[in-house]
Amino acid sequence: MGKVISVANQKGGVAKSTTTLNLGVGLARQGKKVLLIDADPQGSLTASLGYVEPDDIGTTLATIMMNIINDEEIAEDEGILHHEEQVDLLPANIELSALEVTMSNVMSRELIMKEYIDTMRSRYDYILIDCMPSLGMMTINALVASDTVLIPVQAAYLPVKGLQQLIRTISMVKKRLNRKLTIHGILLTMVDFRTNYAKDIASRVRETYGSKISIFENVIPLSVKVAEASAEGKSIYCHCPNGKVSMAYENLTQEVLENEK
Ligand SMILES: Nc1ncnc2c1ncn2[C@@H]1O[C@H](COP(=O)(O)OP(=O)(O)OP(=O)(O)O)[C@@H](O)[C@H]1O
Repeated sequence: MGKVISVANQKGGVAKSTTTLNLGVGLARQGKKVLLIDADPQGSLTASLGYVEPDDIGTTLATIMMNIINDEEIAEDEGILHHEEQVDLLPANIELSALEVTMSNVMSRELIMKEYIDTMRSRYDYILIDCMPSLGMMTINALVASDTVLIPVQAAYLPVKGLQQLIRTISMVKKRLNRKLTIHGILLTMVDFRTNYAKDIASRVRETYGSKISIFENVIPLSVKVAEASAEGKSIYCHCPNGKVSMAYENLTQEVLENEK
């Protein structure tokens, strides 16, 4: 049975999509069967895999969730795009925003994504969900459907502060809706090792949360190569195979695999 990991943080721009993509492709490079789910109406994960006009895609996560709400049949592989880097993608676009509003009147609305993901678990080793930057119903759906949460945190003061709210939401979901949910770990992203500030933040996160939540040993360095890779619709391994970000995501992949043992 596949493992489901939500990549979540309500703060925008902390490298959720970048991490989902490069951890996902990293796992695929280790021979794992991987499904990436874009659960953000901005469609950044979808776009950074080269599907540059997400709003033109006909079948997305919103379509699938709407089918579940309407109790309609979902064909095998419906909406799934097969990327050349050996990962599958269920894309997202702006329709997901409209769906989130519609869902306010739906019975058991927190369980819609879980219903879909549970049917996909037997087909994949890993299912990674790129959450949107909010703690609304779509993120709750992702947390309910997941086994663990990976929390990317940009090495800066404010995002570190916002973590408490996310941790509280995860605890509530665990208590009321998904008892087996755990926090996989905090991943420090966009770390600029040239500055002492970044090092201070890293040690501060370790001091504040290290006793309660595990923090990935590997951190992701800041590099302009990341934006270049997503503009090309490729993973960092393809765009800059010997660069520091590529190595960092490869090491993170190993750490995630080690955690399974
Ligand atoms: N290690 C890095 N070094 C430099 N830039 C990075 C790095 N990781 C991500 N970025 C850039 O930061 C921006 C935000 O990244 P990304 O889209 O992955 O974040 P996000 O948390 O998914 O954003 P949102 O909350 O808007 O969905 C992008 O422009 C991306 O190219």
